[in-house]
Amino acid sequence: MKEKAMAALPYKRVLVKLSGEALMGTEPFGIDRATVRRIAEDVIAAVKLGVEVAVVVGGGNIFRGSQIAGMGLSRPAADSMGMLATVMNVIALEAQFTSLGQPARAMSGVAMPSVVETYTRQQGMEHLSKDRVVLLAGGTGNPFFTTDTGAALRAAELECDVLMKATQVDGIYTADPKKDPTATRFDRISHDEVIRRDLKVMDTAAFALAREASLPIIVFSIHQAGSIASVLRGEASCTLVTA
Ligand SMILES: Nc1ncnc2c1ncn2[C@@H]1O[C@H](COP(=O)(O)OP(=O)(O)OP(=O)(O)O)[C@@H](O)[C@H]1O
Ligand SMILES: O=c1ccn([C@@H]2O[C@H](COP(=O)(O)O)[C@@H](O)[C@H]2O)c(=O)[nH]1
Repeated sequence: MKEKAMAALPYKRVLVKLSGEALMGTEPFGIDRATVRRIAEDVIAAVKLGVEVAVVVGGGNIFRGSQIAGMGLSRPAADSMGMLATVMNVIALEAQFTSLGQPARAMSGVAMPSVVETYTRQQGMEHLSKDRVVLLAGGTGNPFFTTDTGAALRAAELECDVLMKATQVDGIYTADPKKDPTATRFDRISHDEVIRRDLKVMDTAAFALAREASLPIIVFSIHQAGSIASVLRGEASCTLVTA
């Protein structure tokens, strides 16, 4: 069944980058239960298409290091709090997948073994090959980075065919579409061009790492239910970044 479904799709293994804010729903902070359920259902719909799915989760719904650094905290200390926020998010997601009957494993790049499994590439690959959704916390495991860069890193390490950046807008535009109503969307663009034009949908380090690893990126909106599967079936509006 899996083999049959996969034959129609261009991707066998994908990594979805989910921002922490995507888990807030309409709340101003934290984790909204209904939203977590909806996103878990979206990921499960993609798994049912026969795709192996890893998810890197951000922490902006709880803490962002750059926003709290300076308030009596060094940047590395503030970033540690940000990385811990991502761990809280994957714990919530793992519980949701489990309650929906979908095998999932939370793993963290910041070792905290009594809470979640410590990330190793080998173990991550093993979980994916057994059709478990792998929920990755801690970004790169180092301060001064973001989970966007963590997503590019893990996608390359785990040999994912594509990095799917789930965001608030349906692709990459000539300028931030929330600020510039005249901005137009690219259907397709190269990593080089995104970096050259300094387009801000993900940080430059993430695009540079993806370029180095020849990793395509799809930028799409997470707002519609079922959006991950729609993108995989080529039915949703999005931007494809390739060499
Ligand atoms: N050229 C552009 N094309 C598309 N979006 C852009 C562009 N420039 C800026 N943006 C903005 O980038 C935002 C990316 O949002 P998103 O919250 O997913 O990323 P983020 O802030 O990096 O999240 P997190 O740090 O929590 O992972 C979009 O909502 C959009 O408003
Ligand atoms: O590799 C990483 C990834 C993240 N952080 C810290 O976590 C927060 C939350 O991540 P977002 O990507 O902003 O959602 C981030 O602001 C950093 O403080 C990190 O230190 N290293």
